[in-house]
Amino acid sequence: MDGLRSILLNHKKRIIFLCILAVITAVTVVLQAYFLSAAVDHIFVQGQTFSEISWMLAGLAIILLLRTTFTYTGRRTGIAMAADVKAVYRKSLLDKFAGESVLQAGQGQSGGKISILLDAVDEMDSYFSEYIPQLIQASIIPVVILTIAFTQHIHTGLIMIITAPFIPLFMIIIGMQTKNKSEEQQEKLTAFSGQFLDALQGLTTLKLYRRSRAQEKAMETSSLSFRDATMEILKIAFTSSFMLELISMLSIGIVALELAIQMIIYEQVSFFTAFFLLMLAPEYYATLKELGSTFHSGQSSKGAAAKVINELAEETDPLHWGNVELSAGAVPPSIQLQQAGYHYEEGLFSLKNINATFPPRGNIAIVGRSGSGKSTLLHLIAGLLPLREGNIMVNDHSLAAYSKNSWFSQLNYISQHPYLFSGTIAENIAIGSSQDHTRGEIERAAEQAGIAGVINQLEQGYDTPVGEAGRGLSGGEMQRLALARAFLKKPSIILFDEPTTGLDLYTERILYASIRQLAQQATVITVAHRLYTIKDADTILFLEHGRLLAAGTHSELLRDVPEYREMVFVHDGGKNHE
Ligand SMILES: Nc1ncnc2c1ncn2[C@@H]1O[C@H](COP(=O)(O)OP(=O)(O)OP(=O)(O)O)[C@@H](O)[C@H]1O
Repeated sequence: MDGLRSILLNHKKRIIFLCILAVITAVTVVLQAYFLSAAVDHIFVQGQTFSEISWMLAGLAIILLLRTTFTYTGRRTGIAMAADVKAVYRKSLLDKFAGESVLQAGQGQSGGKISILLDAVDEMDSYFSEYIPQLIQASIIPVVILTIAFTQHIHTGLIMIITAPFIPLFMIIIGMQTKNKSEEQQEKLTAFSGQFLDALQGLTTLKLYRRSRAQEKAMETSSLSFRDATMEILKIAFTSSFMLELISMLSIGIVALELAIQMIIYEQVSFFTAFFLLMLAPEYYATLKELGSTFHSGQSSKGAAAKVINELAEETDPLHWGNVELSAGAVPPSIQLQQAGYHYEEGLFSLKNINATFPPRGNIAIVGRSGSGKSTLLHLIAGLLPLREGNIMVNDHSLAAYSKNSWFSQLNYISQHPYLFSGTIAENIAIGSSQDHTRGEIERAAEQAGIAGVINQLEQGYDTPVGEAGRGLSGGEMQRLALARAFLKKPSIILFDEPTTGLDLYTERILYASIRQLAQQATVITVAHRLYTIKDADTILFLEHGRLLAAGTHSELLRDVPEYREMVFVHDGGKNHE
């Protein structure tokens, strides 16, 4: 069973409702044709006056009203079904993207993911809002009309039954082609979106490396290829509607010709019957023809649905969480790494056998050469990467036993490049905390993080739009803004990836002082690059090629570990620190 059909099973009630509506609509179609042909027959053939047939006209008006209402209700039901399906799939995709580890989140093109989340899910709409309601109508209305036609005049019934299969047959041939083409078009749109977003994000780099022309060319090729795929689909769409129109017009013509011959030459059919059947014939073909058109968009939807379902089915390495609540006590939790290990790809870099204890309110520095695994270890402690070996104990439970929300509500992770969300500075500071905060509290946090002075100089102060909505901030300012988030949130664990890039002495001092202040209430684990931070730590974990080479205070490591001595020596331009 394909993905879309299995989704339909979750909407059984709506499907049954659509079936009932189709039966009622079929009855209104027949009654409408009956009242109209009876009225024409009574006026023009039997010579009655309008007042004599007023009941027929009233009946016709009521039927028309009912038919419109049922058609509208059917459409609404289809649209509601499509909206529900889209909401479910958007949520599943968002949950999948949100549940991914930092490793998976960084894989694949962001633009491609956005395109699946927005465009492909939207494209699924027409299958539920148009195709399915029309398929139900086309399975019921033509059968009712055909039955009436057979009871009235057997030849008309036969013509209808013989000509009808041409429409679905043609529809299936075209539909097959559309599905493949539509999948191709979706692929191209995803590729194009991805390339576009990559180019936007890396515009400065592209310019610096004089790659903008080459990138422009690649985007042009990608966009043209998407255009060609779209044109192919349109070509099929136009040809198919032309052919469907032609088949139904020819079929109605044959019905009309046969009725005219029977009525005028053989005088076997009354005017009323001929007119009644002639009213029903276009309804019969129109329902099938409509199905043909919606079949086309239904197939496009299938192409998009395949993309969404494939994305959801893609193997992930999820982060596991449990139900234990980590309560925000007065004392931060103690953290223990027990033989912790991780590898990105089999056979390449691995972090192995890391044993360490981080006591509450401890100030821990992780140091090591570039590529030794410092950030990887920080991501593991943060719960952003799944542990492959060993355990991370937080108080009495393993990290994976805690609920995701309670863990992250206690944690603040200040990365090297904190992200500025589109919004005001005040909103960006408050984003880390789940509670509502007054402007006073936000300003106090900004002061503690040493960024209040910068904000107060801005024309709009705390209401200055930043991120995609406005101006940017320097690296040091962003770090201080991230610290303000921490001061406001008051977490019990702070993970800090110290900037490797040179900060001015003033900013460096502020960062240092802020972290010390935060450390009075929280356990602070810092990936340290500065001697200042390293010397100040209670414990230093010294990593080398993914192994914990040594742990201790600065003076202990200087005394006992030659590799550490060498690193500090190189770091500080050859000065002696003993
Ligand atoms: N997403 C990834 N996929 C595969 N390998 C990765 C990935 N991220 C990091 N690595 C590899 O893992 C190793 C450790 O990387 P990590 O970022 O933890 O080092 P680090 O000590 O923090 O380095 P730096 O000080 O330069 O930031 C490196 O060899 C790196 O190439």
